[in-house]
Amino acid sequence: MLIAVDGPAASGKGTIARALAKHFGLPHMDTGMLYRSVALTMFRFGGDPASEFEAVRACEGVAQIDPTDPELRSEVVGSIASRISTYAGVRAALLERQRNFASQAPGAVLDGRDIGTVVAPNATAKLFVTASPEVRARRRAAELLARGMPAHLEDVLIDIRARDDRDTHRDAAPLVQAADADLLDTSDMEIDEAIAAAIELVERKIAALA
Ligand SMILES: Nc1ncnc2c1ncn2[C@@H]1O[C@H](COP(=O)(O)OP(=O)(O)O)[C@@H](O)[C@H]1O
Ligand SMILES: Nc1ccn([C@@H]2O[C@H](COP(=O)(O)OP(=O)(O)O)[C@@H](O)[C@H]2O)c(=O)n1
Repeated sequence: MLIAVDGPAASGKGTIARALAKHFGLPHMDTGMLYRSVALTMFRFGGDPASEFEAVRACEGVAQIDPTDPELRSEVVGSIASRISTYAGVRAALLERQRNFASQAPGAVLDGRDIGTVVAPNATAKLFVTASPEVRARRRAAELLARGMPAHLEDVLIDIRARDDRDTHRDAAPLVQAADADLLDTSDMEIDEAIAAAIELVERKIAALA
């Protein structure tokens, strides 16, 4: 069983994808971490995010990045990730790793921006998780503060809007709800409610396919 979870920044897609993976006993891949790993490689070694050539070269360093490195979650790295993810060459360089993960038995849960549309268009169930920009900014600011990183709500909201704009308007695999994805707006939901709603949507999809 393959579950695709897509959505904009801080919508809760990672939280939901992890909970689905636990519930259904499947491995989980946070594909945003791949783009963040490329961004961190460039940040550390001085790559220019304006250069597609340098960004594609940085994709070779992804395996060297420690996935628990707290800097991966910083806003500066997220912002570089959002820029370099617009390059078709970068997306192509990271595609095989994601497809390999998606094709393992007995299945997997992947979250990102283009899982249901590009990485795994044949997924068993697809969720498009969203929330208003203001709610997402509050969540991201709280998350950063809890991690001991500086965060000003207005700046985080500006960054979220800029990221939404880049993610939805880029030519290469833009963020868009797949035609066969279920929409889950978590703006007015607590985490537990959002997870329960996601599990119900996936179970309904499985029942419809049986
Ligand atoms: N429904 C929710 N209500 C409140 N906070 C949430 C909810 N879903 C996620 N969060 C919190 O918001 C932050 C971002 O969630 P995350 O799952 O990492 O989002 P994404 O993967 O879409 O960027 C985390 O701190 C998470 O605990
Ligand atoms: N499948 C994916 C995952 C992330 N990304 C990009 O990588 C950046 C970081 O992704 P992320 O999921 O870690 O970001 P957040 O949603 O957690 O802020 C995003 O701004 C996207 O532009 C992408 O283009 N495609």
